[in-house]
Amino acid sequence: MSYKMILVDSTEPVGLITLNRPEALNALNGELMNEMTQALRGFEADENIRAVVITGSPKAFAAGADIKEMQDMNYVEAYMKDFITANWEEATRCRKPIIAAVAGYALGGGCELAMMCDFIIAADTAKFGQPEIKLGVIPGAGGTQRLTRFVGKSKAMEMVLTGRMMDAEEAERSGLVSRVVPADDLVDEALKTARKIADLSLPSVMIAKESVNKAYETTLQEGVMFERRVFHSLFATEDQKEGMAAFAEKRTAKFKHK
Ligand SMILES: CC(C)(O)CC(=O)SCCNC(=O)CCNC(=O)[C@H](O)C(C)(C)COP(=O)(O)OP(=O)(O)OC[C@H]1O[C@@H](n2cnc3c(N)ncnc32)[C@H](O)[C@@H]1OP(=O)(O)O
Repeated sequence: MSYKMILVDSTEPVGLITLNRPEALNALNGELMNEMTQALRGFEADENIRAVVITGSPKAFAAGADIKEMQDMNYVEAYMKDFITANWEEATRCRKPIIAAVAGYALGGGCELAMMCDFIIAADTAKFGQPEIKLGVIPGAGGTQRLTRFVGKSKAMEMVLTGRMMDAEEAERSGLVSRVVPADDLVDEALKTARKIADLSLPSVMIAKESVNKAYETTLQEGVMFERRVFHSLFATEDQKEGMAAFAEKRTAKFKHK
């Protein structure tokens, strides 16, 4: 598979996708999103890959959807294409863990893409925002919903209504990013974290991801019951036996992902 707008690399067990459209600050056009969808599907299908990192450039993770591509679109076209959702949500369909490693601008669709990943590690240069209101529209790839869940109504409302950007320190304080690292270390840190996850038992990692995501979609009682049932199911894996035996024998577990 050849890609023009992203770079795809993998050093098992981690897959790396680097958005690579520097002339437009990684603005997310249809072609780039199609390529990313293909790459994510490839990693999802590859049994040697157990975690994925998506990153951009030092200046921009992504400056949003491609404004020039959509500026002349009319309502019927947007509706008929189901514009934005059609090829934008692959990250949310992946069952393997995905880390967004964000440096520079993550605006509009860039911020939305980062929020579709399982967690965000930010460089100290990162700037997050939903500036669509300044273009006469609103976020269309989940920004009003996901940002509100991350940072709460007041901050999300201010950012969506004014287009104000949030720096990395504020993003960490508000719960949008899991941690902030020096820009020069961003990709290494994200890959190191991805490798740490990939060394764990893949079934339990995938089930943990599913369980945390359930918290967004259900009542507390149903979520807790879901967690208990999938927790029970992990006692059927060889990795549970290995993980607990390794603890008892004071050695490092060697998981087989089954
Ligand atoms: C997904 C939805 C539905 O939620 C919708 C969206 O995502 S709408 C897009 C939201 N994003 C924005 O509004 C950000 C737009 N970009 C900027 O405000 C600025 O580029 C900046 C503040 C990020 C950086 O400014 P600066 O350093 O001055 O660089 P520029 O000269 O502006 O940009 C360089 C180059 O990139 C092109 N560019 C930047 N962003 C986009 C974009 N979103 N779409 C298309 N092209 C973009 C910009 O036009 C420049 O290229 P040239 O015009 O010089 O060829």
